[in-house]
Amino acid sequence: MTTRHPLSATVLGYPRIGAKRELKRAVEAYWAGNIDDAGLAAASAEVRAQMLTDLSAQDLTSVPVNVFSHYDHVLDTTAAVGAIPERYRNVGGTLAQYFAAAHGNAELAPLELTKWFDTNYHYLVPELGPDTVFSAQPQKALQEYHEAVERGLQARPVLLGPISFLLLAKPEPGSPSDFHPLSRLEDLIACYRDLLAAFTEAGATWVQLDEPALCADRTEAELAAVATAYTALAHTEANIFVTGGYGSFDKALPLLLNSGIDALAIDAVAGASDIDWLEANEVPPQVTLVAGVVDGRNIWRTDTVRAAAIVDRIKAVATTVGVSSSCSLLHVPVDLEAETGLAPELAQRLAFARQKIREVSQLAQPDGERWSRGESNLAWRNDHIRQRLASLDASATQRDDFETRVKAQEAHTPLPPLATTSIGSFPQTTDIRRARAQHRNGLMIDVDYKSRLKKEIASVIELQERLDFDVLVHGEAERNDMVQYFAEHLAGFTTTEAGWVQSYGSRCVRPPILFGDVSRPSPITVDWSAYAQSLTTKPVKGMLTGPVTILAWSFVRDDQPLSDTAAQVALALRDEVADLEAAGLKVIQVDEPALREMLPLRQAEQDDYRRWATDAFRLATAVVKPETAIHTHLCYSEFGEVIDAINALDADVTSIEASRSKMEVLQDLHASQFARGVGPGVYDIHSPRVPTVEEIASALSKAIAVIDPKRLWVNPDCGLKTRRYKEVEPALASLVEAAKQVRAQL
Ligand SMILES: CN1c2c(nc(N)[nH]c2=O)NC[C@@H]1CNc1ccc(C(=O)N[C@@H](CCC(=O)N[C@@H](CCC(=O)N[C@@H](CCC(=O)O)C(=O)O)C(=O)O)C(=O)O)cc1
Ligand SMILES: N[C@@H](CCS)C(=O)O
Ligand SMILES: [Zn+2]
Repeated sequence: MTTRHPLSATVLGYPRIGAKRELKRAVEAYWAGNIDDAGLAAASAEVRAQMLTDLSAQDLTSVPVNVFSHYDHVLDTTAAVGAIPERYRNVGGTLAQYFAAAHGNAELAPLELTKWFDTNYHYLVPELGPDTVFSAQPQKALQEYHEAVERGLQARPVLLGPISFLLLAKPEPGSPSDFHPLSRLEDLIACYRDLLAAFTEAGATWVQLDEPALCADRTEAELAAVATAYTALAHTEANIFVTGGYGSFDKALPLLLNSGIDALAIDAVAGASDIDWLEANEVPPQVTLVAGVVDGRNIWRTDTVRAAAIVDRIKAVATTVGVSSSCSLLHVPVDLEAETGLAPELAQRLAFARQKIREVSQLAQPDGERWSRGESNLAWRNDHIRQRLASLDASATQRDDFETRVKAQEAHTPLPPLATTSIGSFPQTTDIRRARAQHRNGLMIDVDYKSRLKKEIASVIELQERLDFDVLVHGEAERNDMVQYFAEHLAGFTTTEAGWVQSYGSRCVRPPILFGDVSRPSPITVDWSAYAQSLTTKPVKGMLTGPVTILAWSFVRDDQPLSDTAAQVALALRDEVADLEAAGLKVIQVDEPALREMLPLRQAEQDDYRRWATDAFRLATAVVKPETAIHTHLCYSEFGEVIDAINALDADVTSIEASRSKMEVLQDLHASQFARGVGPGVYDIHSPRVPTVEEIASALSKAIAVIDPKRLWVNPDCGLKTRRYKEVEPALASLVEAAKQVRAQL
């Protein structure tokens, strides 16, 4: 029998929250004090055991380990290099320190949470300073390694690679202004060498180092660091396997190939241009290439006829070739078999993580089963929608000029300067979630569920009136999720029962599946918003999720350009916007928190994206009269990076996260001469801390120094769905009181 290369058939990572969110429940129970350390350890061990069972079910030649995580794999690498910040070190043992850094506690804010490349996953940002001491902590990785070896598996520990670790880190507070984490490369490499030595001593022959940061444009200095790091690590006993997973390596490709590493994964789905480069250049014979042909970011069944042809192209340029997923399977749900409600003709075109392992295994066998997707399914086409879109002209995306709108809106909906509002959702209480679960399971009839939701809306309106908000929201109690809810009501989408994917920590989402042409069979939110408006004389904001965010947080068909799909979603939302206006809503917010997330990692692709993304938003919103105000909301603070796109949305008011970044966004607003309404968030909803009137007033005083108070809105950073009323009520009271105080001084 011939021995197969350990990377002949593998996946780069695996979902770790548990097929039924077992880890979420265990971690949340642990935080609530309902289970102890032993209880959490037992639940975690079960999740890891199931991961290994899945990974060993097919004929993979090696499996990734250290891919389980109690919260986040970037934080796991921070812990593995001994760099958990000093301030968390005296809260208890290693697990207590880990959770303090991840989740915070009454005294300590957690590490900053931010987007993982162009995905809906969020990682905890490492904080490094000139004096951070690195020390190898291989225990977690070794435990997982031994668990796999005990099952007879060929296991390879996985770490975030040193370059990505440093590029994702930020300077710790108090660092010199010219300090850059990359300057710590040499010390970090020494620590990685210690980690690798611990792995090889335990018997591991291969180590996987993930370098997703190399899938974005990098400076010459950063590229030079790649060569330095991997030349050093290649001279260790371990066989080094480097992955990217979020696009092409581009300029980093020759540097990695020639650094002396042993294997490199090519993202053949999002980074196919690397294959063209490989065909035109020399691949060192000692480097194994692993063809990432099974999409780790989407759920379509792999066309294995086409994938095998790509593997053959790579085989033509490299001596040894393996097959894998394009990136970790972290971004897809665990098991398609758990979905009993999907239409069979759709289900047979899908693959979740367990099915993707099988695809890899089949592709790695010369005589493995092959399947061809054929032509896209015409049954899912809607010619009426296509004709409607084709008949639109430029006026469909064009409103009157901003000044005209402002005048019309001031007359139609008079508001004070520093108008107060919130972002949309109010706390999703256990009671509401339970009612929804009962309704879904047939244990609560429609009429009772609707009256429960109406009661919630009435209570949210009553609270905002009592707190004296200027523009009210209905609270979004009827929504399980801001994307899934719309997908459940739009044709062309389907949703899953158990297709959970980790978004951050214990928080999960079930991304809907956009499989066909999209349309809106009937109004979605109009009754709820109109009901809320009927309860108050103050303006209520209609509340929708925008087309870009709906695409970003769904699994989207890949048989036509994203821009075409975005236009279809936008057209459906346009009808909803028009109906909200007709129902008497004078303010309509269309959220686009994923506008920045969808921005391609490579600059060369960004202009095209900005054009179609902002066109889609304007197609959805430009249907209203000048007197109707269009608001949008973006929950990240890198305002400067997408300022052109935000301008191109042509919204009347934009609310944006600002409090965690200490209102730094104001500099960008000032520098860009942003001329529209803007609400820099003054209450950090990610923290249970209740802000004081003084601190909000001080943030507002800073804001009015650069923004005309008539254009300044006062709002939290984001929706309140993950918070509890006991924090939200006093925080919102502070917010309104602070606005009143600053307003009085104008
Ligand atoms: C704003 N964010 C969002 C992102 N992506 C989205 N798709 N949605 C977002 O809002 N990305 C960026 C940010 C931050 N990300 C998140 C992601 C997820 C959450 C969150 O709170 N998730 C919830 C699940 C939400 C949900 O689907 N709720 C359903 C099901 C609730 C449930 O678990 N029900 C129980 C039964 C209830 C009971 O008996 O008590 C069950 O089914 O077993 C619903 O409400 O119906 C999470 O818990 O992870 C926040 C921010
Ligand atoms: N309207 C949504 C936006 C979240 S980004 C909410 O308030 O939850
Ligand atoms: Zn938000």
